Amino acid sequence: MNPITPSRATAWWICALVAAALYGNYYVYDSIGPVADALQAQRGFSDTQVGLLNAVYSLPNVVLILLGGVLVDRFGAAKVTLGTAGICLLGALLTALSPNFEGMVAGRLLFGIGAETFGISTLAVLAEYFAGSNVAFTMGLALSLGRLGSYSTDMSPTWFPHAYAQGWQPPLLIAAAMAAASFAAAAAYWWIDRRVSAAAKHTAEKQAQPFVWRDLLHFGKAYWYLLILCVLWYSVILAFRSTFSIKYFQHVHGLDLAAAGEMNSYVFLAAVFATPAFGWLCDRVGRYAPFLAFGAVLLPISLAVMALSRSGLWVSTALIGVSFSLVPAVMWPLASKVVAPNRFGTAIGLMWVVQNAGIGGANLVAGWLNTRAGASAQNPAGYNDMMWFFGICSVIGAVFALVLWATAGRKDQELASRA
Ligand SMILES: NCCCC[C@H](N)C(=O)NCC(=O)O
Repeated sequence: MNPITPSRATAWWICALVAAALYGNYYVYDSIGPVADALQAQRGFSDTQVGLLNAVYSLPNVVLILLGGVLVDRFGAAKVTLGTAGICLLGALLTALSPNFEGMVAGRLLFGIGAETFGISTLAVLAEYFAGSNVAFTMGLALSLGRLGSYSTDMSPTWFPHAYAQGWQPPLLIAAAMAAASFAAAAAYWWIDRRVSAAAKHTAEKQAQPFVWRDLLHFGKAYWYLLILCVLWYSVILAFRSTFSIKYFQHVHGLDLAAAGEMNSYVFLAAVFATPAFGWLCDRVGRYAPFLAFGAVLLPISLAVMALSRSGLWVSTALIGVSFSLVPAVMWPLASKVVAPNRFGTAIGLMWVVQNAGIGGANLVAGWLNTRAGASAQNPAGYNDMMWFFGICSVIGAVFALVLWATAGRKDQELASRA
């Protein structure tokens, strides 16, 4: 990725547009959870089918993310951001307008194909425009706006009660409108980038970075521990919080849809402010692995509190909120410390490949467990198997975070890697 040197104002405009585009993209990603109950009641979808609507987002990316990274290097972040935002818009429209389940699956598949490469290209945009200064801060800010999108989806039953009162489709049309806004922000960014690139042509010729297959798996132990944590932690947090938690709160904890969405949304709301703040804190104290381990350990604790106590939703929501803010704030900077800078893109691409397999698999397994146990408002105990599954995954993830801290994340090792 070649650094670009536009005016500071232009760079901050680019950051704002990329963050706005991420807002719309994350809104659409989370739009299935709030309509899960309605899809079951009005269209007769099973939990397995609801799980599949989010699983198909992840499944193609098990291979496509690597290709996406290569496309970013070859064609530049601006073109890929615009192209993938367009694919996301088509996917969101297809999901909202499809008369049958297969059409909705095709829509979510298309959205997933666009969205993950869109995620890598937005990181690449910020790396280009903020190389050397503020790169972590701007990535944290962009991620924050993404979280705000997720928060907005969960709040949408409260903000748009009339849409939800009309059934499953109007909320998904609102999601498609968010995808259109995301596309508009990406187009504005692409237009500014064209002007900047034209002005800087003589100094910043973009060079395609060759993809070297034999380097793909050559990483140290610390990287692999981080990858395992990434897979397990994101699988639990995204399959649970983005697919099943709202239904779970409704059926097991007796909340109505608006209250369940609101409860879920606080996790995302906390992350809007806390993610950049935690990133800033880690940078200031120069420690990463202990914070990562702390955040990872909080996840199984919060799931246990949620499953074992009928009145502990606030406590578990607060704990999951800290975990959800802390782990992403530390994971990506720590990844940049445990791999060589010129292999960072490959490292993230590989992590996201396996992460997508994990998230897709976790959605399918959790949906299958619920369907098998007949989980419902009448049978809240039917959710127990799903909670055991998420609990075990999160414990294994936390163990790897602790091992990473013990083996490669001690103070002297992290200080050495700063030098
Ligand atoms: N849009 C929600 C899924 C994001 C998955 C993506 N691979 C990722 O890990 N992004 C970083 C994050 O913390 O959202």
